[in-house]
Amino acid sequence: MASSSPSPGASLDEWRKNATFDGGKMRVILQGGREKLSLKDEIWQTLEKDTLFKKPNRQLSLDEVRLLTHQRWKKVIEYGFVCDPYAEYEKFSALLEVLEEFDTALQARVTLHSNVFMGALTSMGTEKHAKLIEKGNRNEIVGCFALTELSHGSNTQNIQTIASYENGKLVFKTPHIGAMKVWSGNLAQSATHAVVFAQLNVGGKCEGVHGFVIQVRDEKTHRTLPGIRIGDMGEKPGQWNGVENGWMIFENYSCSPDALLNRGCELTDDGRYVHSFKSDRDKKSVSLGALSIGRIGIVGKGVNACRVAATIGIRYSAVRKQFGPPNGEELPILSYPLQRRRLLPALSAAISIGFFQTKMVDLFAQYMARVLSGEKSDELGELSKEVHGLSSCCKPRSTWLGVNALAEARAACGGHGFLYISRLNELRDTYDPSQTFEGENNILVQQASNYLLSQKKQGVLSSPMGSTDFLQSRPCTFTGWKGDSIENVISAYEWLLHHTLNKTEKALEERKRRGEDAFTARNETQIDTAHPLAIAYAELTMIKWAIEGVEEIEDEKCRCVLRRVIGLFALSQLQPHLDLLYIGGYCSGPEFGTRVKEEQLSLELSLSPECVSLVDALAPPDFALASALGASDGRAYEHMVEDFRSREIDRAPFADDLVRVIQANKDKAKL
Ligand SMILES: Cc1cc2nc3c(=O)[nH]c(=O)nc-3n(C[C@H](O)[C@H](O)[C@H](O)COP(=O)(O)OP(=O)(O)OC[C@H]3O[C@@H](n4cnc5c(N)ncnc54)[C@H](O)[C@@H]3O)c2cc1C
Repeated sequence: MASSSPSPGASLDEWRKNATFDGGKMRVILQGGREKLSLKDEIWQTLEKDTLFKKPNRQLSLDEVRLLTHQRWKKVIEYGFVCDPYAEYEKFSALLEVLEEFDTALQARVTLHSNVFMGALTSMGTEKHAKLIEKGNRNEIVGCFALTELSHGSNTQNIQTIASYENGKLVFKTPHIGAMKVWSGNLAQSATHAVVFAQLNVGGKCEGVHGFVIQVRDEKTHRTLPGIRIGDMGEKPGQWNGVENGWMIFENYSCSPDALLNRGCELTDDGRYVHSFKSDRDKKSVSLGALSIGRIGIVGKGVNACRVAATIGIRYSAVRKQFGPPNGEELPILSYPLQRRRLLPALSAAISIGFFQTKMVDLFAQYMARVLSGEKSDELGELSKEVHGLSSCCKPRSTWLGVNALAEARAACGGHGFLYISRLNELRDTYDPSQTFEGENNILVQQASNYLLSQKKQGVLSSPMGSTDFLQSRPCTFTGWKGDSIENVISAYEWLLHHTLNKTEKALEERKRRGEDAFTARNETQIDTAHPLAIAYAELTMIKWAIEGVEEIEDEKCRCVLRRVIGLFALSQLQPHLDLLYIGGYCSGPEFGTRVKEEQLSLELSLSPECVSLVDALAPPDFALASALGASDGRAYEHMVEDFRSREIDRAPFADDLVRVIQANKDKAKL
């Protein structure tokens, strides 16, 4: 086979010629603006030149991958891309995006320290912890976050680790195996410090869950300190072997009371516990409020999962040909409506949730600045509730979409999608636990519906970020398709939100009237009403914020395509709610359901000539994507063959034994 023979697949460049917009302008828009894009490109170029960042084409052993992640982490710090994550926030967020797209394990290695550990320290600590914060910012310590225990994950208030204030010291104990800390990322091998959550015990009284910062390893010898046992959680799928998830047991580990993260509370020298929390709820929001930071970041993981699923799936489907009209040429599989249905919704989700996420991160940064300045206004209290409610449903929605998009893209790429060098299964496994950490998705969703129920009950019909303003609208049933798809979808969602909110409220009241306790009533009303309520709240906010972001775009051609992309996202999200819209009486007869389906199909068709150029604008560079099927040159077959040829086999290493077995079998048959 001559190496210069034409590629058997279709050409990606032919697809690119069909786009109606300028690819360079679109890339600037979808990568977060000119400044951010040039920061990202600068980091990409540095990493691409460094052989340490070349992707291996095989699965590494646990030890190999840990060492590689450690070396890459060290190199990222040496390059000095960012000196102060807080002062250089734009740069830091560009770095995190690049690392996320390059290797989730490396990104986790950085964020578990910089965002999760440092975020908890900064938001729950006081001036007592200022020196440690400085050390953390300079990477003189390595931090981890230890909340989850063997027998308690979602139910954080019932964790069992005990921190007792005894004779001027804090003493940590793991009373039984169920209380051992588990899953803490960075802990198993690297961490010198940990933010640990435990039940604070003072003078025999339990004061509830509090956060503490403790040293776990000696800074010079790196050995675990007396009273602490640490180990590894073992092998994990996807890129997670690069993350040192660890366990920790306390055997009367003793340290200074300054370990208490004492925002709002204090341990006095005479052995008492004092606090200024107004309520238990207030105490919880300080101790676990830090978790909202992580959740908003994890919305971005869902976005990235959709991005890579769309990139690999669409590029491969654009070049892969199967079947064709009678006597005609074989067609690229992307020409088939069924194939587009499997891939274009993921592209629309990557772009739409990306716009939503940009706005959410900006608003959250403003919120955090106000919290850290010590503001205590009622409006900030409302904002805090809204950040919590919205992040609690958007993190689940985004990560569910991302993981499903990768699974669908893998199958949409057929058998070759299953190859390691397609990377789709590895990426699916990599994003899989984003559905679980920083709050298991199904549990989080309940917090979003609780927030909406409580706002309605208190008659609070608007919110600082505007996400609950739908409560002011009068829900109208469908009277005919008007204007563009997005307007129709938004009207349907607003009706659906009122409907599910009222239904949940009534169902709860009815159950309580029948004598059910609040806990049981809440659980029993999840499936039919509270869960869809929270999901619809996430989706409507994503659609509204995405379209707002698109309307601000100056370039008309880009804006026009992106409106269609958001339209497709809106319609594809609404489709699964058609049953509730019909059952609840929003619409009757075929018009509404038929239009939703027809509009989605027509948008998928109209976006088909645009989609290759859209993924070009979203995709990371080839060396980071490292997918034979998803490379930007569209030479999927050549990349696969290059890998296959590197594995050419003349004779198996066990050939001698195999020959002997075959001969023995022949001899037996002769007998
Ligand atoms: C890769 C990875 C990294 C992690 N990193 C960290 C870390 O750095 N630090 C840390 O502290 N933790 C970490 N975690 C732990 C993570 O935060 C927990 O796994 C998560 O909070 C869920 O807790 P759980 O696993 O105990 O699940 P459980 O709480 O036991 O839930 C199990 C299942 O039961 C369901 N369920 C439970 N209660 C209800 C209910 N009332 N109604 C309906 N369904 C219910 C849940 O939806 C879930 O599907 C990590 C986990 C993973 C997988």
